[in-house]
Amino acid sequence: MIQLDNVHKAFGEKRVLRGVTLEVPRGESMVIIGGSGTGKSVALKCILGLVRPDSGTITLDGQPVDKGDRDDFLARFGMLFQGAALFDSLTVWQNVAFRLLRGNQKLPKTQAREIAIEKLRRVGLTPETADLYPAELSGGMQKRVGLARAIAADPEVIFFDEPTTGLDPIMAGVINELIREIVVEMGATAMTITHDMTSVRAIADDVAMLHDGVIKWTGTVVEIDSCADPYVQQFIHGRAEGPIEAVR
Ligand SMILES: Nc1ncnc2c1ncn2[C@@H]1O[C@H](COP(=O)(O)OP(=O)(O)OP(=O)(O)O)[C@@H](O)[C@H]1O
Repeated sequence: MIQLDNVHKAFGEKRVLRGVTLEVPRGESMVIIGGSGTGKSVALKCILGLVRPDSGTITLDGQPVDKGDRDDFLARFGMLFQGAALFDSLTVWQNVAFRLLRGNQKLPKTQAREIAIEKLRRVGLTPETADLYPAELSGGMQKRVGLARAIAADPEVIFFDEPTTGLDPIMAGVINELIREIVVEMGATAMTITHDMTSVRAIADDVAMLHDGVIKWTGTVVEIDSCADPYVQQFIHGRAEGPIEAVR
């Protein structure tokens, strides 16, 4: 379980997180929604220990995230970044196997390649893709490679940062479905940040709405349509009018 308790983070005068409290039970898929610049990425970075909160606590299975060995800690996470973020100079399989070829649990090259090919297959790519370079792939294929890389080391927790940005609606739907299937079959805990309500409905068990530095609402994905919270209502219907200011 991931637990954030009263987490604060400011950058200079800008108070981004102002007391974020959130629980993500093990094996659940939590999607965080909220407008641009509300601090969704900062919250994920705090969990990963890439940004240090000013106050509050964050634990993974009861252990503070800023204690213990960094390599061992990060080995428990998989991440799919916006735009896939592949390394241009590495082949597809080397991208997928990136973590397997480094760190405390480094594997021999042949074994890492075999795992990479198996993960590529899982995301719908053939073994022939393995020796191509990212620039030779379409955006949708690159996203699949990013997903294969995120799951390569069988992580306990997977973070998805805007997983469908830049994809057409059909490809976005395919990636959403793939994410959902993989998270369920791995039994992984997933945290996703997105603006895309189609992703929310496809991926989430639970949804949390971040606004003004706090979690304004949290509930199950089934509850979201009937929830009366004006922030959630404005967000899910994409209305310019409402408590969330459209000018930022
Ligand atoms: N390292 C940093 N230094 C200074 N300001 C930062 C830093 N990281 C984030 N911020 C600021 O914190 C705010 C929240 O940023 P964040 O990237 O978390 O937003 P977000 O909710 O993920 O937005 P988006 O949906 O647009 O990606 C922004 O105003 C951003 O400029």
